[in-house]
Amino acid sequence: MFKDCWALAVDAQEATSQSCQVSFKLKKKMSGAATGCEAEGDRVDLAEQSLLNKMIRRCLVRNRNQVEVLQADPTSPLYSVRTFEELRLKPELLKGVYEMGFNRPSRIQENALPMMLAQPAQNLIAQSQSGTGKTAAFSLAMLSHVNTANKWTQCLCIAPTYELALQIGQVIEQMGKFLPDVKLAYAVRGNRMVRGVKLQEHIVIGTPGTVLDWCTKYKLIDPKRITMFVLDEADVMIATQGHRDQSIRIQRQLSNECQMLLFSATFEDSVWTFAEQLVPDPNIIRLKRDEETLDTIKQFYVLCGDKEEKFTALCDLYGSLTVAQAMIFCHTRRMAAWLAASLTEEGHQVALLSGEMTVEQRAAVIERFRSGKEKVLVTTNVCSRGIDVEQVTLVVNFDLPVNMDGSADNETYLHRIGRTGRFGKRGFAVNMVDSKRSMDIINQIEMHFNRKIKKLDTGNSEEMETLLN
Ligand SMILES: Nc1ncnc2c1ncn2[C@@H]1O[C@H](COP(=O)(O)OP(=O)(O)OP(=O)(O)O)[C@@H](O)[C@H]1O
Repeated sequence: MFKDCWALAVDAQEATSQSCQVSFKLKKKMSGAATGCEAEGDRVDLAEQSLLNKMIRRCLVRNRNQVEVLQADPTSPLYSVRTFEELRLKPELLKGVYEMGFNRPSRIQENALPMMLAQPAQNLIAQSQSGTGKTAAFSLAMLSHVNTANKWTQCLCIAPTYELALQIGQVIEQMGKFLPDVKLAYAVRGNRMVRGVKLQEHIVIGTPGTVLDWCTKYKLIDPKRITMFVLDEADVMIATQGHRDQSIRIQRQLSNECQMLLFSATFEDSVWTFAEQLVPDPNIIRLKRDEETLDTIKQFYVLCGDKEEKFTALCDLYGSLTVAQAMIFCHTRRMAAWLAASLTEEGHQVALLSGEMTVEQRAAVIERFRSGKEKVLVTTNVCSRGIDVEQVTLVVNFDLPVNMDGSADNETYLHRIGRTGRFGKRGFAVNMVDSKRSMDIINQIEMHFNRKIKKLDTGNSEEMETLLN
């Protein structure tokens, strides 16, 4: 049954992937921070992923974990708030917060907001997963901080890309709806200003390169008059070429009294080193992400010879399971396109998501899938994270997730199959094994998570019946 064709197939696909390269060029260019770990497969661009998550998110990501707080001065009292009223905000700002439908502070906001609004000012490094309310928190802090009587820039916020900067601006505009005197400017590419004329906008949001130009070359902002500096998405920032140095150069021009706030969704050592360079004497707030659990997911593997056999197995599987919706993961765009076309020919309603699409196109595909317009979503790694579709009962790894060195990519496996079995429901994960190498990967995954992955014979309907129900 085994033919060691997996690696050859990927090589062959990539060698003939001219069409993919053309569409790469067509794609709207974003200053991206690709992880680079999917050299042969579809690339995950951190900034795009973050933007996509924001676009498809409908509400706050609730987190059950305790917030961990490390204070710069451990003897000072630690405040946390349960309501927005306790923060004594300007009434117009409070009105804006409530208009956004925020009834009470999120987990991270409970501790972060009092710290950000404290007098004298305190520095903060905050880490919590995407969607837990960081942007809303620092937007509120900036709006609260501004003194509209002063006609100069007081708050400076930097984000990794133009699109992410605009997203932050939208939150500020929405939250500051009842504060018409607070003015906002975007330091992003294409926004041309008159050299040497100081801005009167109180808040400037932008990307590091343009912000640096506005401070140094064009002298539109006096960095010494900035009293609140926010750096968002530090993890994405340092993965983007040049942004680390530019951020540090901006920070060096600020006064010692300026309040520094840094946010990140993840906190590897590299982010930590960067954060410490930028934020002196920080308070630190961390919220661990809720662990994805495999407990509600039944895991299987199916032995196949080649992609056609995998396809047949998939169709058999789909025929014998009552599947609400399914997500199928492929390694390359080319494989995903082939599979989507083959499934469509078989009469399935299929959505295809892959890296050559713009973020807007991807968001639209995910919305359609969520609303049930298509029952099957075929995708590459570009969307293995962040999508919550309650009705997904089956996840298929048409190609197994692998690292550059060919070993099992356990983290991606967890994220992929974590798309099913959510919200307390039962889910199935099926892995297609087409080589000795992919069997090794299954064994590695089994060992890593200490969970049995059972063999499934999709040709045996009786066995399938017993195992799957
Ligand atoms: N206190 C709150 N109550 C209800 N909803 C909230 C609250 N704070 C934020 N939200 C909403 O939750 C979602 C996520 O918030 P936000 O964008 O601030 O999170 P984030 O941690 O900055 O995410 P990311 O890292 O992706 O930027 C948004 O839709 C936002 O409007």
